[in-house]
Amino acid sequence: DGRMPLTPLVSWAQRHEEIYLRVELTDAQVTQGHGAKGQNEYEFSLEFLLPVKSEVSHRSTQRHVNITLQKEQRGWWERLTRQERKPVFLAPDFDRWLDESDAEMEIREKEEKKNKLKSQRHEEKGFVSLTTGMLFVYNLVQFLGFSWIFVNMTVRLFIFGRDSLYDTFHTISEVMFFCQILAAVEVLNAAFGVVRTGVIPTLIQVVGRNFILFIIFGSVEEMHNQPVVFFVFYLWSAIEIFRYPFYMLGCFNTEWKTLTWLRYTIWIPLYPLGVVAEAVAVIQSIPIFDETKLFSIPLPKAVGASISFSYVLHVYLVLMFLGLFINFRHLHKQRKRRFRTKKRKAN
Ligand SMILES: CCCCCCCCCCCCC[C@@H](O)CC(=O)SCCNC(=O)CCNC(=O)[C@H](O)C(C)(C)COP(=O)(O)OP(=O)(O)OC[C@H]1O[C@@H](n2cnc3c(N)ncnc32)[C@H](O)[C@@H]1OP(=O)(O)O
Repeated sequence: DGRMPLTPLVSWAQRHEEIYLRVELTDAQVTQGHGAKGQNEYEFSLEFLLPVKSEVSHRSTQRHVNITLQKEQRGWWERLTRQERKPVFLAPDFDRWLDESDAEMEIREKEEKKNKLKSQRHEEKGFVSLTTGMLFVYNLVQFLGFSWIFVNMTVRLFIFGRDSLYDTFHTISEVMFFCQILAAVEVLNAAFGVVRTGVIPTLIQVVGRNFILFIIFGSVEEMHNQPVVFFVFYLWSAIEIFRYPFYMLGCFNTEWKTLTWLRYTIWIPLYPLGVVAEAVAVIQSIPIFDETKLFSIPLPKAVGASISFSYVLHVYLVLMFLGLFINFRHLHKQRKRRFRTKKRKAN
């Protein structure tokens, strides 16, 4: 309409690396906007004191246009424009205004914040890697222990045949004691959320095995030479030589598909077989506990007798099959979760 463009009010502030300009225009559209003199075309030009980079970022709000420019060289400018006299449309932006020392303080604060955050992340990372490292060592020790048990039993079976079934306890029990005491760590891992698993299934597994190992086998000498010891130990170690290396790889976020498949599949026949072997051991030990009165609970003298530990064993037999049911369901869930996520990842 032939009208001359008007000059908007511009306020400015600086930091060591940036220049901020705030143009007082409401509802600005490119160069058009509603300024102090209403809807018009506005323009302004400034000759900066020192060079700035060509990339400019701007953001329009309902009341202003905010422009940010990057100084070519980091530093503090004594004024914005080349000419000493300040243009009339230019004023300091008091909302953002800082003098040089305040700006330096701001930088220092920002850096301190950044460093704090960095060291926090570092500490967290350090903690995670320490936990992973400890888990890895734990799994490695268990893997070595159970591999030794499995290989030793297999070699002895080949060399001595059926005879090897009768002295399993004497040759293997010490390493088995060590591995199974150490397995209590798994309950702690589950309880403190170190690994993604439930406490109950882990507790059932660890308490169940240690009951057989220390009470049924360990405390009854007559059980030491029973072939059932061979079957129980063989079944326990057969799963662990796959489970622990699977966890070891997991500590490095890697996997070997065959190993994953074995870890989540061979428990299907081994778990019920293991529970059956353990049940056989419990049943075999019942007459021995009755005879020796070991762990029997004494009753008051007036009643005269004592309650045989075999009653506890009868209850335990029921608990075993309850435990089998809970853990079978848990392992089935873990298997489905593992293979479902993998399939989804592959898609
Ligand atoms: C309350 C007390 C009551 C007592 C009652 C007694 C009842 C007695 C019942 C006794 C039955 C026991 C019979 C048993 O002794 C017989 C046998 O063992 S026979 C041999 C076959 N056995 C098996 O196959 C079982 C082996 N054991 C297990 O699988 C575990 O112990 C079990 C707790 C059962 C299941 O393991 P979990 O829940 O941990 O499943 P996942 O392997 O899928 O792991 C889940 C995620 O956690 C990560 N994880 C777990 N452990 C570790 C580790 N040590 N290091 C690193 N990472 C670990 C794993 O990678 C999974 O993570 P993600 O999902 O991210 O991959």
